[in-house]
Amino acid sequence: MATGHTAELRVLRPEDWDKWYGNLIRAFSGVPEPDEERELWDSLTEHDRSLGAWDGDECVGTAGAFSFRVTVPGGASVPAAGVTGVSVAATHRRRGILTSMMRRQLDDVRSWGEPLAVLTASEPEIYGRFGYGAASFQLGAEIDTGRVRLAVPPGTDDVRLRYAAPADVLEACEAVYAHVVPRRPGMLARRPGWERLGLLDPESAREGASPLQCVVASRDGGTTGFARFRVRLGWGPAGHDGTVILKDLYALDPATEAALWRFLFGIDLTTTLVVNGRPVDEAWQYQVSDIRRCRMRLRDQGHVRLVDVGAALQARTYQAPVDVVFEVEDAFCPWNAGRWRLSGDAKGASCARTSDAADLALSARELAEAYLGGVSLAALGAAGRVRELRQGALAEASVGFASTVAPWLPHGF
Ligand SMILES: CC(=O)SCCNC(=O)CCNC(=O)[C@H](O)C(C)(C)COP(=O)(O)OP(=O)(O)OC[C@H]1O[C@@H](n2cnc3c(N)ncnc32)[C@H](O)[C@@H]1OP(=O)(O)O
Repeated sequence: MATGHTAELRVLRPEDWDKWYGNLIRAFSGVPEPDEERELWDSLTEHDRSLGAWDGDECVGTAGAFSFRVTVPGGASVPAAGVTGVSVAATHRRRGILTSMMRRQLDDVRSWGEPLAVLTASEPEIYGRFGYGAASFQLGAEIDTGRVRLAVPPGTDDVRLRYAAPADVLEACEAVYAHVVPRRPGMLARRPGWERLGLLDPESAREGASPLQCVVASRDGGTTGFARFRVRLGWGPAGHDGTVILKDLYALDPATEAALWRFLFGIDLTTTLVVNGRPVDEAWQYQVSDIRRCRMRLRDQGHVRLVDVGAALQARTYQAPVDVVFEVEDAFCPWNAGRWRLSGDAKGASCARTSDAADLALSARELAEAYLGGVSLAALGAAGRVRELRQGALAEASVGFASTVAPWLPHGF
C-alpha cells in the first residue's frame, strides 16, 4: 500500500462541485460526459449527502448518497441511501481513501435513520468488503427477431399502440412507472427531477442509431405502458438487417406487455432486438419460439447493504411464516453484529435482539443478498456461506425470504 499524507474528508460544498465531478469523470477515463448528462447530474446531486476527499485544494475522492426509497418484498417503500459517484484519483489509489469514505458514509446513513444502502457497482469486487451483496440481477438478450416468434396472451389485440415524442408523454409514462414500483422489490420511487433520466438522449449514446423513439400503449382510453427505444438500420448479404435497441419498457398488465414486445419484435427492416437490464423473470422469455436464439445473459445489478439489520428485516414481509434466530457477523458495521430473532409472515414482521440460541449463522452480506427475495438462503448455505445450527431453519428461512416477483433495479445512478 502506498503511504504519504492522508486526504481530508468533508461534505461537498456546492461551489466545489466542478472539481468533485472532475475527479469522478477522470476516474472513469476522463472522457467528458455530454452536456445534457453533466447538467442532469449537477441538478440531482444532493450536496449535503456527498463527500469529497481533498489533498490540499485538489479533489482526490468522491462519494454521494441519494435519498431514495426502495420497494421491499411485501410492497413497502423503505428509505435507502443510493450510493453513487464513487471515485478515487489514480494518483491516490490503494491507500485507504475509499475505505475512509465508506466508513463515514455508512455512519452517516445510519445517523439519517435509513436502514438500507443500494448501489450499482462498476466492479462487484469493490463492495463486498463493506457488507454489500448483489441482491438483484438483470437479463440481457440479443434476440434474432428474424426467426424467433412470440406467442402472446389473450387480450393483446385490444391494446392500442401509438408513436409519441418522448417528452410529450413523459407525465403519462411516469404514472405507469409509479404504478409498477410497488410491485417489484428493488425498484426505486422517483424523486422530483429523476424523470429526466428517461429522456436522456445524447448523440454520443446513439452509435449510429436513431434518436429515442417512444410508443405508448393504451386500453380503454388509459395509458397502460410504454417502450422507449432506438433503431439502427443495417444491410447484410440477405438485405436489410437492422437492430432495435430497447432503452426501457414498463407495462401495467400482461396484455400491454405482450403488445409492446410484439411491436418491438416486428419493426420492419430489423432482424435483431437488443435488450439490457431487464427483470430476470420477464414474461417474453416464456413466450418465444426459440429461447436459444435470444442469446440471453445474466448480470448483477442492485447491490444492497443492510445498514440497520433489525429495521431492514422488519420492514419487509415473508411469503411463509418464519421464526428464526440469526447470528450475524458484521465487521464493518459492528452495531449489527449479534443475535436477532426474526418472526414474520405475509402480513408483517418483527425483528429484535435476543439471547436465544442461534438457528442460522451468516454475515450481513449474505442477509443483504437474500434480502430482496431474489437470492436463496439455501443456495448461499450450499455455497458454505450460511451455517445451519438448527435443522430445518435454513429451509424455513429460504421459503419465507423468497419473492414471487424477481427483484429488479431498472437503471443505474
Ligand atoms: C457506486 C459507484 O459509484 S461504483 C464506481 C466505483 N468507482 C470506480 O470504479 C472508478 C475507478 N476506481 C476508483 O476510483 C478506485 O480504484 C476505487 C474507488 C474503486 C478504490 O479506491 P481506493 O481508495 O483505491 O480503495 P482503498 O484503498 O480504500 O481499498 C480498500 C480495499 O479494497 C480493495 N480494492 C479497491 N478497489 C478495488 C477494485 N477495483 N477491485 C478489487 N479490490 C479493490 C483494495 O485492494 C483494498 O484492499 P485491502 O484492504 O485488502 O488492502
